[in-house]
Amino acid sequence: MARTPKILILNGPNLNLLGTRQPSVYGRETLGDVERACTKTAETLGLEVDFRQSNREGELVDWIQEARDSHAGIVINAGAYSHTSVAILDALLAVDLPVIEVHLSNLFKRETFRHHSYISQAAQGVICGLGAAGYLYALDALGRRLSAQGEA
Ligand SMILES: O=C(O)[C@]1(O)C[C@H](CCCOc2ccccc2)[C@@H](O)[C@H](O)C1
Repeated sequence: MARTPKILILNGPNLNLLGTRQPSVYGRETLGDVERACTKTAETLGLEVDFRQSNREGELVDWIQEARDSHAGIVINAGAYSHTSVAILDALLAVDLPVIEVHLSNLFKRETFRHHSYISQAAQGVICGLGAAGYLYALDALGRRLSAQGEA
């Protein structure tokens, strides 16, 4: 029996504060709400989710490296590290898994320093400005890709 493909969903710094501050920018859903929605959507797609958050760049790098042999794809909202971290980019490039980058806010309506993401160079696609739904669209995109490859 083929195992259910597992998708690693990574959240970077301060996303643990989601729903508590800046609702006009990031919405009112908590990270727990996002996780529950991802789990529910993954079930309909024949996927499992492994949903994590860290404020530490090195922990995110470790999790990406460890996913190489255990996960079928990565959805990542690296938070502010999106705009600074070559280390996370290098880890994503090294594991050779399909990656979808997600941002809750529309980066291009915000400060210019948010308009560039290092992560995008490792991503098949980037979803931003659609709030928590962006995570669900990312799961759908990975599910479609894995189905096309006969892996889901
Ligand atoms: O729009 C996104 O998802 C971001 O990745 C969120 C990051 C910020 C995550 C912090 O989220 C908070 C949520 C509530 C209260 C404070 C921060 C920001 O640095 C990126 O430029 C865009």
